[in-house]
Amino acid sequence: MPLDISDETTTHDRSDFVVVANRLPVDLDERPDGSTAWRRSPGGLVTALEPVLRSRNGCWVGWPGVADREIAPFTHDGLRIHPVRLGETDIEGFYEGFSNSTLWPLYHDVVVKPTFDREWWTAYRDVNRRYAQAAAAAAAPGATVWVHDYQLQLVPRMLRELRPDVTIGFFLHIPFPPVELFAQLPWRRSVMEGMLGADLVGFHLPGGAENFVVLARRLLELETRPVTGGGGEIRFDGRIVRVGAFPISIDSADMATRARSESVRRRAREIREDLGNPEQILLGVDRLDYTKGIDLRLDALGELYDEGRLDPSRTVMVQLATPSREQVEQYALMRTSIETQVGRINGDHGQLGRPPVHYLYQPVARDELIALYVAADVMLVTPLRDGMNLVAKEYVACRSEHSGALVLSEFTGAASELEQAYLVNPHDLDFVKDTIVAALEQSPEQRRARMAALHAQVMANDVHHWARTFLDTLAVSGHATDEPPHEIAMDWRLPSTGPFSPTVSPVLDPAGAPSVTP
Ligand SMILES: O=P(O)(O)OC[C@H]1O[C@H](O[C@H]2O[C@H](CO)[C@@H](O)[C@H](O)[C@H]2O)[C@H](O)[C@@H](O)[C@@H]1O
Ligand SMILES: Nc1ccn([C@@H]2O[C@H](COP(=O)(O)OP(=O)(O)O)[C@@H](O)[C@H]2O)c(=O)n1
Repeated sequence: MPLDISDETTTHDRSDFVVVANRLPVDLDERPDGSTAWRRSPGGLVTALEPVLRSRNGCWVGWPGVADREIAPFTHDGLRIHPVRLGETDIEGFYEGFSNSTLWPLYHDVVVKPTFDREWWTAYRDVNRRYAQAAAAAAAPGATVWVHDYQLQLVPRMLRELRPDVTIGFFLHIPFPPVELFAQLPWRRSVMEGMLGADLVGFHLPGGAENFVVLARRLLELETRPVTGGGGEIRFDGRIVRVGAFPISIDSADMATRARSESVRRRAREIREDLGNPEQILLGVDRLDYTKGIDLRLDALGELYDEGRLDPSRTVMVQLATPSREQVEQYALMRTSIETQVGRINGDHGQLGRPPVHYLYQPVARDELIALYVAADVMLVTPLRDGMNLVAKEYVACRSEHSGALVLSEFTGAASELEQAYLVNPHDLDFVKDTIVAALEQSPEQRRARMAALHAQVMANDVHHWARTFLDTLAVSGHATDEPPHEIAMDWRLPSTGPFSPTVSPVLDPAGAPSVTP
């Protein structure tokens, strides 16, 4: 039933622009002495959306990262925040369960086996409803509400029922899987219908958008049509839902400016000294997640030291691992396995006070992270599957002088744009090893040429461009079906030649059409 928005108690502090995401941009840090403080939340979604929200003066609806805290709306560092309360059982069923033990592995190519649990599904549905209610309460009449990511796929439809007056965008930050994988989900129809509550459904890459349109046609038997330049339109529930690809990015200019600052440069020099002035520094920066391929890059490094192809006294590695989803079993197992690998490499190849792998399992301050990007000669980004991977773009943005090299997995969204990186198949260990050596040994001219092209790409395609293209498209989406669907050229479509955009499967399409593209 639509919410009565004339209600006195719900009309205060409403916004014309509302971001809804599982997490707030800040987590509540509850310290052992009982004091609390807000600190930056982990992950690329927050990195990307924080500058967008800041520039558009909207509000952010999300979870403060701790259980059972009823927190009234407040302003933090200039951002308007509407916390959503989650209890312990919500966190177990909705966040650790359905979001991160069902959807996350299913959408990331079943790198680990997804669990299909009916109670988790119920929790997911209930918590999605709570987010929809919070968004409905935060949105001004006629507002634009932008819902984010796999944790909240049911929110668009629920929100539309509550607030038919608002314009709703949905963006998925992780890969959208091919038909064969998505079809495993017992609640696949409800999830599709939930997302179709939006006026515009966005993905990082065209492959994800195409998978979604194929599913709408195949699974829900909806009428679909391609849109000139990429993406498509789906007729659903008396409306036209627009679908497209919008590769996310970072605040590139801000990153480049911070990286050029004297304090960051000085810190980068100190880091090199602290590491014993090695000739070359390799760097990995990830949430500790089994999708990120941290184990694979350590395998490659270990073998390169074992074989004498790298000298541990001259080439060292720094691996930052941000703690993530620690209550989920697979994450705990991955941590143990990575720490065993680090211990093995350091045991075999270290000297007193000189371990070849410097491993930190802790959050790191932003300027310290940027100083590490500046210090690193080669950045290793080797996920098995990753929606985008903003770390790769951040490293590139920090290389205004066009030094450094990026080794990048073909299975990241970023690989579709960063074609001048050293692209690798992370499953091909020998190729990863050869590529690391090639990146270390490249001539300064090769290094400069590749990095110049990468840097230009990242500087020209920043997060503000991403937000603008999505929101501009949203503004012309969402028309009723009695209006004739109009052809709009979407010039933001990526070339289809990107290394490995999410797989598009032709197999299940009854009409025999391989995708929505004519
Ligand atoms: O909130 P968490 O469970 O701690 O996880 C952190 C975030 O991880 C995921 O990030 C994704 O978004 C990035 C930006 O689009 C993208 O570059 C990356 O490839 C994705 O994995 C997740 O999608 C977010 O919802 C989480 O907040
Ligand atoms: N110690 C760290 C490590 C990463 N990060 C940030 O976390 C984000 C990771 O985003 P991403 O897109 O590469 O991957 P996800 O963690 O979102 O899957 C980047 O913006 C990093 O700068 C951080 O702030 N501090």
